[in-house]
Amino acid sequence: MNVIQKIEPLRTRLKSQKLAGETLALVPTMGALHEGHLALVRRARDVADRVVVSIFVNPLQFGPQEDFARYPRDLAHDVQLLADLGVDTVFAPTVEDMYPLGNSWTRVEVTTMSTVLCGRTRPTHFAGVTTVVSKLFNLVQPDFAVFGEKDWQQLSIIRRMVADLNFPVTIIGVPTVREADGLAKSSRNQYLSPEDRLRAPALYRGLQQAQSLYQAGERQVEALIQAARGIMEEAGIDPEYLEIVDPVTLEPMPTPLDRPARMATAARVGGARLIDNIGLG
Ligand SMILES: Nc1ncnc2c1ncn2[C@@H]1O[C@H](COP(=O)(O)OP(=O)(O)OP(=O)(O)O)[C@@H](O)[C@H]1O
Ligand SMILES: CC(C)(CO)[C@@H](O)C(=O)[O-]
Ligand code: BAL
Repeated sequence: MNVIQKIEPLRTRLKSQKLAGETLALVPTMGALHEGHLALVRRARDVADRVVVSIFVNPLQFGPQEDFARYPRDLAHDVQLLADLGVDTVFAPTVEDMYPLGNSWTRVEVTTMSTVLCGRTRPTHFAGVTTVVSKLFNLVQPDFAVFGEKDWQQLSIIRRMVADLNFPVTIIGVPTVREADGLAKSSRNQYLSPEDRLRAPALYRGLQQAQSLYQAGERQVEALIQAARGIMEEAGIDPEYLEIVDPVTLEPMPTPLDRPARMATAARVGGARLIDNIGLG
């Protein structure tokens, strides 16, 4: 496995693989890898001949008061995990490699979908994500790119960007990998105190409660939201948002629900801001 920091050697290596007719899958990450990321890598390995994993904590997607500085970083450990999984290339650039001095901060933004849900409290976040993912697509030129459903809004926005800008890449979504008690695996779970770690699974329990009601026939949006909120509030969690949206456009769903939808939430639990979502129908 090659670990590459600089753009030119990355391009040289991938070009020779492309010339040999090999297909390539990209798994973009911010490192501090866990089983969620590894599920994406396994999926990438299943669909393509070669797998590139990028590890880059992208400053452009963090707000000024957010956790860029303290975001967990452990490249040596990440590299070891990926070597065991048969990854070909790890691309781990520095901030200066990706955003060199003199650049004009050119941005890629999927406008409407970036201002809803998480976009309300993270107004510059998704433009940061779509800009860096566009750069990674241009650098790696993958046939496939794999993202987690845990970040449902991110996945939907990237699908929209690829369609709108005609990127020649197939986007693959992978279901959320969870802890035994249901909490979605996330690098930011490290920020939870032992007490908060015990409360955090209520986020998913709330979503599951709404899903059970849906499966029993409930179609009123407000009833489904109240059911989920009740479970979260019992655990002392006050969600930043809890909404039922169209799974593709992220627009609010009319009540009663007449087609499949996604329930999405974000909440601050102690020192961590957690997100989760579930399918309805
Ligand atoms: N539990 C999970 N199951 C499936 N995919 C996941 C999971 N956690 C993260 N991913 C996916 O891994 C990719 C990289 O995510 P990232 O490096 O931000 O990890 P993270 O654990 O989500 O970290 P964060 O704490 O920043 O949310 C994204 O496509 C994300 O959706
Ligand atoms: C897609 C991504 C790697 C872009 O920085 C990031 O938003 C993430 O880890 O989900
Ligand atoms: N996986 C989401 C990246 C972020 O919150 O910045």
